[in-house]
Amino acid sequence: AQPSAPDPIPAPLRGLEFGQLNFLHTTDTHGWLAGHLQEPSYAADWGDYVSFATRIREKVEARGQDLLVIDTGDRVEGNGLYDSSEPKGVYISEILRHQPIDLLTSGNHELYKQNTSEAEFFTTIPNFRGNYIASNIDIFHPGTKELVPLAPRYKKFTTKLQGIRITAFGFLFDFTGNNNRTVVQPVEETIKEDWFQEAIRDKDVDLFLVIGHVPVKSQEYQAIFRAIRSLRWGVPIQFFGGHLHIRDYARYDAKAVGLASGRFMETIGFLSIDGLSTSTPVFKRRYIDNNLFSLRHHSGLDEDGFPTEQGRNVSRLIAESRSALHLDEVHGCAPRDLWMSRVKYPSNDSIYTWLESQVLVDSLKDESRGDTPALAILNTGAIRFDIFQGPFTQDTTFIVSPFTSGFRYVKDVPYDQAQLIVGILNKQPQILRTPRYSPFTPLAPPEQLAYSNDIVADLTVGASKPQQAPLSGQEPELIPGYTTKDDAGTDGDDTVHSPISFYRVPNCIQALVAANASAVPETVDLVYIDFIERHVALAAKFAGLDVNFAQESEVYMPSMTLTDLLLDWVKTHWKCE
Ligand SMILES: Nc1ccn([C@@H]2O[C@H](COP(=O)(O)O)[C@@H](O)[C@H]2O)c(=O)n1
Repeated sequence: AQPSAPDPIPAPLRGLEFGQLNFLHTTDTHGWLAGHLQEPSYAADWGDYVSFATRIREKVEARGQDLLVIDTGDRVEGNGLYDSSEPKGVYISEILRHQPIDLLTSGNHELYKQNTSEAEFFTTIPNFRGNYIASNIDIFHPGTKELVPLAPRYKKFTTKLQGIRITAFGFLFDFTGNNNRTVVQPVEETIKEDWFQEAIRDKDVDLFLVIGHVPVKSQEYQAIFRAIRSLRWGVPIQFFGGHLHIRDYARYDAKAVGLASGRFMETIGFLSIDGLSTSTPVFKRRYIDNNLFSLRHHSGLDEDGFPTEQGRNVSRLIAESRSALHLDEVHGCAPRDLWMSRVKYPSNDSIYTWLESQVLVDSLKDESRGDTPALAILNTGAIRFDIFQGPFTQDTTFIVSPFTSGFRYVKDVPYDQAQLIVGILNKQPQILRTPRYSPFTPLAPPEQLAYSNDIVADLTVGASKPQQAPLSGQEPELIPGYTTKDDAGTDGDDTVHSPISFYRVPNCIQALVAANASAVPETVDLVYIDFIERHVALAAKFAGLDVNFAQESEVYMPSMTLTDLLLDWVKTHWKCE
């Protein structure tokens, strides 16, 4: 772990049940390779994961079993270690490559920007040569300008010890927000292609392995499941997915399951399969909290025995990278916790209420517009993480707001029509739900798509005894954390926690920024974060506004991003005592 990481807190644990074939899975790590430096439950780093994978490999191989390490994308954007370097990602790609990953694929974040997808093509794919698969992504080769597969479409291989014959695919969900130097083919079209049809007709296969940046409960994975199962009714299919930032497990039939392993290096997913060639293979899953108490426990090793030399070196490399990027530099001190979804919106402790009522109101102002009032609209997905009471560092800045989006505006919009826009963005299900092939990216944080209702934690559970027998032999008081419910029940998390509430938030929030806050303006500058221009333009049409956004919008506060705006506000208002 990193030198400043908090010590893990002992908690009741459920063990790993190894099988003939075992997997470790990460997804949506978004640059959090240093771990969570303000949360003991998730404070292990990528170096610890390198040690852990080695120790688990030693353990299973000693039994004659196999281990595969999987990553399903969105490795980029979301943490100072990725976003604060110039160019972005140079430290991350060097750190990532020290983990031997057997199969990996791309997420949507690797494709938002041309330079990110080209870094993937020129750096990450060569770093993991032969293990990176991209079943439905093409890229215009930056040299030849030809459209070529981002990486091989699929991979057929046999496992090291048992020679299990595996055909693996690597998909991205039907993403439409990619840069125009890349092409994402909808999954439903890809699976009609000859290469895929031939691959699933191959009889010499013991397991189909579908890894992807795709929710495990999705139309895309259902389509792949149906395509394989319609031809190969007896062959087990193992899916690994992600994108919604949640822990999840899907059971498609008795021989096909899928695992999603959370987000931000909070979770290391574990899955085992036993009886692969029988009519009733047994699948076991575990969501491991990424901290040293859990990792050492599952390895069966103590503080001295657990780390490998390679793991220690990677932790050191992360520390050096963080230091080179000045990620511990303190810009201010947050007076209290501000939550994305743990509290109701609006409320005093909601990060969105804080943004609306303080940050935007105090700081959003384009000098060239004088005192013209502005109605500002922000999508809630632009904010990526909670703010904890205490130091607000260079790292926190990018953890909360990693994107490079700035602001645009349309002038002289009648206030009564401008006001309707947020309501439309928040109510219209066709915008909210992004049906298949819709050109619209969801606006809220991804985990909001996974739940349709608030989940209000029963706080009396925290004080009661855990239902599953703890394996650690102790019964310490439960600490708040994941209490996952999935297709296999409620015993998936390795750590027995007390629950945390989850509240729904709207797609967008808005703030009226005016010198005279009590007067109702006749017209306003309609200001919005540029990422949502297509959504705002459509909602404006519904609101009866006749505006051509491509021609009539302009940059608001030139060269100011949301990230800069937040940071300036913190520096001014949250002085450390
Ligand atoms: N420039 C961006 C990029 C993304 N978002 C928001 O993030 C959501 C996607 O997050 P995943 O980690 O699930 O891919 C997207 O739907 C937007 O809400 C953004 O605001 N700005």
